Amino acid sequence: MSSDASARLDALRERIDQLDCDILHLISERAQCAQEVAEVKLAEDPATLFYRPEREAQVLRRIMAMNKGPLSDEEMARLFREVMSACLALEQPVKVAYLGPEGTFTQQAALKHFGESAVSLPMAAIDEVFREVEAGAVHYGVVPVENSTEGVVNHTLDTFLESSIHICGEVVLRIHHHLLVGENTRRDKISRIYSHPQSFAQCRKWLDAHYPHAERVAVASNAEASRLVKTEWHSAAIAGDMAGKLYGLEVIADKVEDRPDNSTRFLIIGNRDAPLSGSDKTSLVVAMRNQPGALHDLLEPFHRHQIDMTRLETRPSRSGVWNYVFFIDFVGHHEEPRVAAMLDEVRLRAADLKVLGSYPQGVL
Ligand SMILES: C=C(O[C@@H]1C=C(C(=O)O)C=C[C@H]1O)C(=O)O
Repeated sequence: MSSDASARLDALRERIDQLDCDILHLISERAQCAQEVAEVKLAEDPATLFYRPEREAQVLRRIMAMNKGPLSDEEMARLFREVMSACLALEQPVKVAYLGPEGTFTQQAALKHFGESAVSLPMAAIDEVFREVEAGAVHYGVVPVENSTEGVVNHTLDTFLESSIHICGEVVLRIHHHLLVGENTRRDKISRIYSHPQSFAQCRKWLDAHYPHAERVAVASNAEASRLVKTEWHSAAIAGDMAGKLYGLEVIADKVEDRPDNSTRFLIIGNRDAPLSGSDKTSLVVAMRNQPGALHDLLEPFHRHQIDMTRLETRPSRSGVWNYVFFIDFVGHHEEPRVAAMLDEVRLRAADLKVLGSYPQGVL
C-alpha cells in the first residue's frame, strides 16, 4: 500500500473509533432513559406492560423518515430495532411464544418484530401459542395468518373464534425457500424431498421443472424436513435459511419459490389492545344472519365511511347462531371517531361482532 493510502486509512479508522465511542455513549444514555421510563410505568401501574407496540412503531417510522442514507431505511430500522430490543430487555425481557419448532419462519417473524433480546419459546401448535398467552405464561404470541401465494391459515382464524385474545401487531416476512442437502447427500441421486405442505405449494412449479420424479414427503415443519435430511443420503429439503442453518445444511438451489414476492403475514397476539400509533389496522370477526343481502349490509357502512378494507375472508360458522362468519381487516383504529361510528352501524346489522384488535401497521 502506498504511504498516501496508508495515511488515509489510518485517519479514517481513527474517525471510526471516535464515532464508535460517541455511539456507545449515546446508546448507553438511551438505555438509561429506558430504565427511567420503566420506573415511571411501574409507579403508575404495578401490573404495567413494559413493551409498547404503538411507541415502538412510532420510533421506527420516525427513524425511517429521518434517514438520509447511505444505509437503506430498512437496514437503519433493523439496527434501531435491536437497540430498542436491548433497551426493553433492561426494563423487562419480553417473553414470546411462537409456532415452532426452532427454525420456522414464525421464529424469524418473532425475531424481526421483537429483536434478538426477546426470549422466544417454540410451541408445537397454533392453539398452544394462544393458550400460553391466555394463561399469562408469556407476554405475546406469534402465529402465521396468511401467505401471498397460498392464502389464509384457516387454523389461526378459527382459533380466534373461541379465544378472548387480542391482536396487537402484525409482521410481514418475505419468504425465500431453498433446496438444501446434508454433507452425505448424493446430489445426483436425490429421490425424495421433504417439506411443509405450504412450502411445497409455494415451490410447486420449480419442483415440477427440476425434480419431477422425486417423491415429495410432507412433514410438520421445514425444520423437521431439515432434520430428516441429515440422516438420509438420497434426500433433500425445501426450507428457509433458519432451518437450514440450524441443521448445518447446504443450499444447492436458492430462492426456489415460484413467486418472487412470496411473503407471509404473522400476527402478534396478546392480552391487551394497542393504543393509537397514527398508522393502524383493525381486525374484526363478524357473524351475519343467513338472509338475502347480508354481505351487502355488512359492506355498505365501510364504503360510506370510506374505510379501506385490506382483507375479507369467509369461514364456515362453528355454531348455529353464526351462519356466516367474516374476518375483516381494514385501515384505521377503533378509537378513531370515524371508525367507531362505522363499527356501531355494523354492530346493529350483525348477529355478532368482535373486534380482535387495533394495532400498528407492520413497519419493517
Ligand atoms: C422506553 C420505552 O419502553 C419500551 C422501549 C422502547 C424504546 O426503547 O424506545 C419503546 C417502547 C417500549 O417497548 C417506552 O415506552 O418509551
